[in-house]
Amino acid sequence: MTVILDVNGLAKTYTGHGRSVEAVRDLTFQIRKGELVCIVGPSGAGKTTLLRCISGLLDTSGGRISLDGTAVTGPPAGMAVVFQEYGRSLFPWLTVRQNIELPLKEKGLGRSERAAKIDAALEAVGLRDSADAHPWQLSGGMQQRVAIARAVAYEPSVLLMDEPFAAVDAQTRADLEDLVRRLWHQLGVTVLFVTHDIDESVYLGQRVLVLSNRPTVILEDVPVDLPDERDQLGTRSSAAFTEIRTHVYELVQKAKQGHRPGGR
Ligand SMILES: Nc1ncnc2c1ncn2[C@@H]1O[C@H](COP(=O)(O)OP(=O)(O)OP(=O)(O)O)[C@@H](O)[C@H]1O
Repeated sequence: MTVILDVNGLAKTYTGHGRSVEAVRDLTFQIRKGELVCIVGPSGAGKTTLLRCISGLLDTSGGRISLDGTAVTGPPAGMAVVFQEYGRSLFPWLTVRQNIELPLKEKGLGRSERAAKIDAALEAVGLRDSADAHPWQLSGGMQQRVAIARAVAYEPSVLLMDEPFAAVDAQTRADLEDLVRRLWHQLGVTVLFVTHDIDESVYLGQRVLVLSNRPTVILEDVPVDLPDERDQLGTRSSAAFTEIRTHVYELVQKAKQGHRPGGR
């Protein structure tokens, strides 16, 4: 399968105010077209830094990132990002429909094409009846579904998600996880999903990249050999799931204790 996202020797050191923080060191991995890959790691490991570099929002200090063969030097056209803070990512003065429409306008799509994509995205996330509401009239989980609809309507080649469900309740979170898997199946989009929740990473992903503590490198690339059909009760209570989650849990514990691969 074609590599769509190539991160090679990525490094990022923050400098300023008389101090320097080496957040990411020599990070290398590839994501193939249509994959769903999760990233977990200890708090402060550099997960958000990594995603901000990939999305072109942050300058790197070394290495190369390319999307579809083109070097990322600023926000790439084919990428969409869903952040944790749905409240801050939607414009409160615009309706749900207008929020989803904005990036489609920037993409230069005509009115009828925009309308069709908005309707399909709202249908996919189950929010057809809320098209004309404003974000602040919706629950947190619904607002995050709007953010997801906006991202998928844009039809990105890669969808980045940075702890998107950290601020919603457990039941909504489970529903949103299933929504991501369903959309991923339906749309064939490539997804890179960052979470601090080990169970979530195993439930969602085809692979889990476990990060070391700072300065970040990949500790292990863990394949998730679970059936493609997943459900919250059956999958999570299966022996195979438990085995993988235990392995990832132990890796994250090792990462916290400062374990690094090959002395890097
Ligand atoms: N703007 C900045 N200036 C200086 N240091 C920063 C900046 N942003 C992040 N850092 C540092 O870089 C390291 C990685 O931060 P980052 O937010 O990427 O980690 P994270 O894995 O996303 O953390 P968490 O899981 O807690 O959200 C931390 O030590 C953090 O203090």
